[in-house]
Amino acid sequence: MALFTQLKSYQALQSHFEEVKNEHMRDLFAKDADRFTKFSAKACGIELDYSKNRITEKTKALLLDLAREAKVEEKRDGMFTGARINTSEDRAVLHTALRNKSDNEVLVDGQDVMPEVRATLAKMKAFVAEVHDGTRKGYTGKQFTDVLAIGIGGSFLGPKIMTEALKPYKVEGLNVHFVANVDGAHIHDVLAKLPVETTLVLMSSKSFGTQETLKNTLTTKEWFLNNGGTFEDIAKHFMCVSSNIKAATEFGMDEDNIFPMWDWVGGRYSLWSAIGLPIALALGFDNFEALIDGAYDMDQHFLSAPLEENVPALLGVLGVWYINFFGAQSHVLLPYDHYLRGFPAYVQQLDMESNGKSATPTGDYLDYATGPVIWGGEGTNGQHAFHQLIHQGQVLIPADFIMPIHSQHEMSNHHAMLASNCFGQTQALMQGKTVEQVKAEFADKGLTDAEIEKVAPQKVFEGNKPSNTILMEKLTPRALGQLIAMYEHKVFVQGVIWGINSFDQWGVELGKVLGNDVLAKLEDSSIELDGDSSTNALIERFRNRNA
Ligand SMILES: O=P(O)(O)OC[C@H]1O[C@](O)(CO)[C@@H](O)[C@@H]1O
Repeated sequence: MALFTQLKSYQALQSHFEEVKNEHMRDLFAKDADRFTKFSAKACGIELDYSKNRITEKTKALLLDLAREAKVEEKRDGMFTGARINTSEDRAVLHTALRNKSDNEVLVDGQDVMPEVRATLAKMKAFVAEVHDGTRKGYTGKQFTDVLAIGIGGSFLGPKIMTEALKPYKVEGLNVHFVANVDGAHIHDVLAKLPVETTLVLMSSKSFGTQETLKNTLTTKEWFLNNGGTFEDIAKHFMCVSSNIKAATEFGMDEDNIFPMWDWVGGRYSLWSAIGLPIALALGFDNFEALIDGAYDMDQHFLSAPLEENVPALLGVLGVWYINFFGAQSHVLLPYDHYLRGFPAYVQQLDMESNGKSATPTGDYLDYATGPVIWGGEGTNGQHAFHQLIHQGQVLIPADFIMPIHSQHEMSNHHAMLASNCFGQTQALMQGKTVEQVKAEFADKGLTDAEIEKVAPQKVFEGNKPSNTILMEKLTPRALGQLIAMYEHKVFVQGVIWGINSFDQWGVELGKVLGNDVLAKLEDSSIELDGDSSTNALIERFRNRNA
């Protein structure tokens, strides 16, 4: 497969870029009253306005040529049908099977995975019901009041952020707490407020080998045993989700208390599996199912909509346009919704762990940029903090504004004010403010020419800053499922165009190995310090911390 920069459509885009790079969106809007209609699309409940991008109809056509030449459609179909597209780990990539609502089989090595998926969902449903109705009790016979969910990365961010995003749907009487970091401060603070007798511990680790998760689980087990629980009671309180059943049982998990997952589900794509149990416990199984239904809606759109109207594909190619032609290095997510405040961190892992790559699966090093830095925060808070740089800084930062049309809580005109800020920001970023406008304003105020010359450049907004506006009716579980799957597929489209494997994460391994080596040296002063002078000095400093 040719590298992305060797594709014919890439060359065509490069010449086109030279033609249009200085076009201002202000002029594009002025020239074409239909610009919004031409550059907006709908996918199930999601509405995308991508008219405030630095594109013309020709740009869009060329970008979609690129997607076609990179075989986005064929590879998409391959992913949904179980092709082993995670080549470095020789695995299929089937998070979409977890939300498959059709009767179609999904085959991996000739074996339909759907019966296992459905059986696990049924086991989850029964488990959630038993916890909620009190059939499943703690060791003293009391109903569970709290769940401690332990996991990290993909086994944490999805459950935590989606539970937070859907807070208005929370079931009464059961509080779900999350711990990820190996920093003892976190587990310390959480355990301090939990009642041993009525706390259910749910450990999530696909590999069952992640240092942080194992340590936090062991610490919780000690806390349980030191505060009234006995070894015999552990089976009543400790559950886990893992694809490594052997390691889980060796660790002491009761086999009945293990919820399976599979090697064809990547960690950052796993919230639809039993990894989503904390969501189902916090919000009820029906709401968890609605989340899955939403993802299925988006899967169907991604599979069937022509690329011209395909929301994940459009978002994907727009990202490529800015990263590889305009040189953008980051992409900001701006949810105008307090409950979605954690969403940028979720997409950060999804995108950066997937597309932060520098070689192709066939061993070629890339000579072009891939995944951007994903960051962001809730609006309007960011407007009073980092938006300054997006408006007037020297770097181009494409933005996604995410806004539910209806609030969870209609309180006087709060929501209209929120929406006005969201839409107003996209407008300001697009149109900017010219030096002539600034000068005219100052002249009206009676400033001298010399004063105006000095101040005007500081008040100019160049504008022409691209943004997508992503709307949904309301932040329901189903709408959230659609939104998450939209970003999953956007990341997929970009990975295909860049010719990389979006489903492995070898870049996290070296740090783990060296971290283990350092831990041994921190805990045993007799081990020789044979590393670089900086790392040696840091270890020495820690070894001597009580001296
Ligand atoms: O679920 P596990 O196996 O504990 O892994 C946790 C996370 O660690 C990572 O492998 C990165 O270190 C993620 O991809 C994964 O979601």
